[in-house]
Amino acid sequence: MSEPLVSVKSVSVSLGGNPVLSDVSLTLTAGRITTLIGPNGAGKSTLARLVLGLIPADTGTISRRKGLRVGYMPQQIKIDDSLPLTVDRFLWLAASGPTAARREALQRAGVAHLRRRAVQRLSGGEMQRVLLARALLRKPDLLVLDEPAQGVDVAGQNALYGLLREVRDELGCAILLVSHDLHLVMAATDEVICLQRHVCCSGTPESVSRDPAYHELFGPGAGTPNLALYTHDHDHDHDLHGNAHHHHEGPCNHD
Ligand SMILES: Nc1ncnc2c1ncn2[C@@H]1O[C@H](COP(=O)(O)OP(=O)(O)OP(=O)(O)O)[C@@H](O)[C@H]1O
Repeated sequence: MSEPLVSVKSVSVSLGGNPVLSDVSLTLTAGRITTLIGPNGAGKSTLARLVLGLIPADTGTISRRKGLRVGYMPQQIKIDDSLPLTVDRFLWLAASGPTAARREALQRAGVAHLRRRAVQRLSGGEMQRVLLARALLRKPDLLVLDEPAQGVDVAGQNALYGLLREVRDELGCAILLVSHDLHLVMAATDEVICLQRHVCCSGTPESVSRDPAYHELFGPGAGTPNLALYTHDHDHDHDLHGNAHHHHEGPCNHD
């Protein structure tokens, strides 16, 4: 195992007087895709921001490898509609450097043809890829993506997650994904962390999808149909609703 890039240990965070994260631990390693899933308000973005060093922890420790380069794709980005802005200029504003670097990043994100287009005219899926190119420009050791597939159709989401796997394989970077839509994300993930203020369960997509705590958060049958696309073992039973039955270690504590 290589040295972790980021190690979060027993961290708690309160925002505006409310506990948002409680006793959360997480390790990010090069070449691995980790996905944070959980309902709205579960603290996913907060944990991502903590990993990025944008907010401090109240208790617990966070260590980052020295000289860690991070690329961040935020949940939303506001671009002034009144100013014409090409994709190339948009990327240059984030990281000035040679045109070739921007071309390469766009190419890797599969949108080299959009370099001279106005960002305001891009479709949702095109914009997400441009934002990915922008994050890649920094040649990150760690890529953090907050809801990267927002506003992207299912085919586009599949393509985006496929692209993330390619990026991980080519750059060998760690990827931290945030999502509340887990179906497609699961297929592109080495480790899933199911968050509801604290870590409810974590592990491979298969093990999490079988965990009662996961079903408690997402409802019966969550994740099952798409998981079947790449899961071959069947060492558990399903009931009529598609729920997996296996050893139960106790319900998720939501407080
Ligand atoms: N600056 C802040 N001040 C007070 N409360 C905040 C602040 N930022 C976030 N919160 C609260 O912290 C909780 C967690 O927010 P967070 O954005 O991390 O959740 P999330 O899991 O990413 O949710 P979503 O899926 O809706 O994006 C929410 O209840 C939110 O209202």
